[in-house]
Amino acid sequence: EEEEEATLRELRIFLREICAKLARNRTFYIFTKPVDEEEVPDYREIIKEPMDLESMMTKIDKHEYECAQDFLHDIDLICTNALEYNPDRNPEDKVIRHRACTLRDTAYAYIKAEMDTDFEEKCRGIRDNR
Ligand SMILES: CC(=O)c1nc(NC(=O)[C@H]2CNCCN2)sc1-c1cc(O)cc(O)c1
Repeated sequence: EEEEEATLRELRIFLREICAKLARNRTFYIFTKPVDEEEVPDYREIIKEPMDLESMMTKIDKHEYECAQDFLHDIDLICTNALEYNPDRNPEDKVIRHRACTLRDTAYAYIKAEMDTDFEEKCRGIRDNR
């Protein structure tokens, strides 16, 4: 009903701020856009569910997140994709794995610091009853 729509509207505004702040951080530059198939031809043979911050911003606008937990699930996906595509001990893979873990930890920290737990519970209630 209308109160639920107001709650989800507030959630989308909050998630856009978090997503924009992550995308502004140069450390996360390689996670801001979909991996380019021309640049990285084998990527989609290895990674079956690509995800990136620009795609997440689009998902917010398409009302595809009903709580912060759903948003963090896609952050986890960006991270696990990077860990799977960069498993080796060479320095380049290690740097990308470190950035992926930093993205995940930073996103969780922003949500925990700026999101009221009662508000997230209200969003979960809306999601679970739909
Ligand atoms: C996001 C990601 O997971 C990613 N991983 C890479 N790994 C490598 O290049 C490793 C793979 N192992 C052997 C040594 N090279 S490049 C890359 C990437 C970088 C960009 O600037 C844009 C982009 O879309 C993707």
